[in-house]
Amino acid sequence: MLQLDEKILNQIIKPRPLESHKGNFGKILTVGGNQQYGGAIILSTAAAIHAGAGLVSCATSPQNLTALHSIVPEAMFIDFNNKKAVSQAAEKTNVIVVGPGLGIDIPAVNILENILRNSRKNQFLIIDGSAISLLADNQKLFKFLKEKQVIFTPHQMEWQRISGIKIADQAEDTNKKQQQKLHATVVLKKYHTVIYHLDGTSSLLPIGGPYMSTGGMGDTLTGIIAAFLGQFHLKDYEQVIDAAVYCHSAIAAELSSSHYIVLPTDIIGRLQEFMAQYTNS
Ligand SMILES: NC(=O)C1=CN([C@@H]2O[C@H](COP(=O)(O)OP(=O)(O)OC[C@H]3O[C@@H](n4cnc5c(N)ncnc54)[C@H](OP(=O)(O)O)[C@@H]3O)[C@@H](O)[C@H]2O)[C@@H](O)CC1
Ligand SMILES: Nc1ncnc2c1ncn2[C@@H]1O[C@H](COP(=O)(O)OP(=O)(O)O)[C@@H](O)[C@H]1O
Ligand SMILES: [Mg+2]
Repeated sequence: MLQLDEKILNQIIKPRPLESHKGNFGKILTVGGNQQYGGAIILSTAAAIHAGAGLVSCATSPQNLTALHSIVPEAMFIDFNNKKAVSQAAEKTNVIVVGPGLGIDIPAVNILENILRNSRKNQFLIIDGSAISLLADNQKLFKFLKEKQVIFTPHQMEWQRISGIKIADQAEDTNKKQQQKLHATVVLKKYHTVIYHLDGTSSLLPIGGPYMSTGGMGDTLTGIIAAFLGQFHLKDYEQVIDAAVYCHSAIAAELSSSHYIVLPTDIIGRLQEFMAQYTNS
């Protein structure tokens, strides 16, 4: 297993070409945030914007509109109940994040199905939180993932739900077997996160710690992964995912020297300065 270190950031984060515009740095659609969990999709959206995504639209409950715009006016809003608007937005984006705070009720299943139906092969589909739990309970939805570039970002219980492997039995070989069956990249989040790649290799994240154990921390990671995939165009895109995962925890580790706990919003607020350190190579 490859042990990630700071080199991954030097490899992936590059200065921007002078002749460029917002359309070159990723069109992202984030989908989630019901009445109860609006914060989750706002964190994902804000993280994507602060990590450099060119254009970000957020499909969420209309109840989150004012909060979303007061936190990130850079984000565009779509009512996630408007099926046509959501499917049109899904077709136009490079990267879709679905699941943070989506919930697991019937409307949530319908929103997820609409997104999966309307996503395309050349897009990246980051499936997190509630969307993982929903897929585990609605196996018929898996057919929409065939031949797509899917990235699952489960915590250990979500991985148990989707893989069938109990947390106590989640060892490298067993995890890899199930991940390969899914034909997707799996970012298994925990103390020392492991990223299982499509080609059977895996990367270990040796940094990060319990100062990151705050609700919304994984939601924030989805936005960083989306922004990295949207703007750093490498054929081997799984290295880009490794870099995003490393960046998230590296910022937290750095802040933890002066903060007892690190909040998701602290990480979001530090992203721009942190990434600037890696643009000289
Ligand atoms: N501000 C917001 O809007 C926020 C909204 N959020 C959104 O809420 C939705 C539900 O997501 P969720 O993760 O909160 O709940 P769920 O999927 O039921 O998992 C929790 C269960 O799994 C267990 N567990 C075992 N191992 C674990 C591990 N390593 N990491 C974590 N849990 C572990 C755990 O065990 P216990 O805590 O009881 O020991 C518990 O029984 C989702 O859409 C998410 O995006 C949140 O992000 C919070 C901030
Ligand atoms: N003790 C820990 N050590 C290292 N990383 C942690 C620890 N606790 C939480 N994290 C990180 O925080 C994030 C939690 O993700 P998740 O459980 O999905 O949060 P949420 O759904 O509340 O946003 C993951 O990136 C995980 O690796
Ligand atoms: Mg989560």
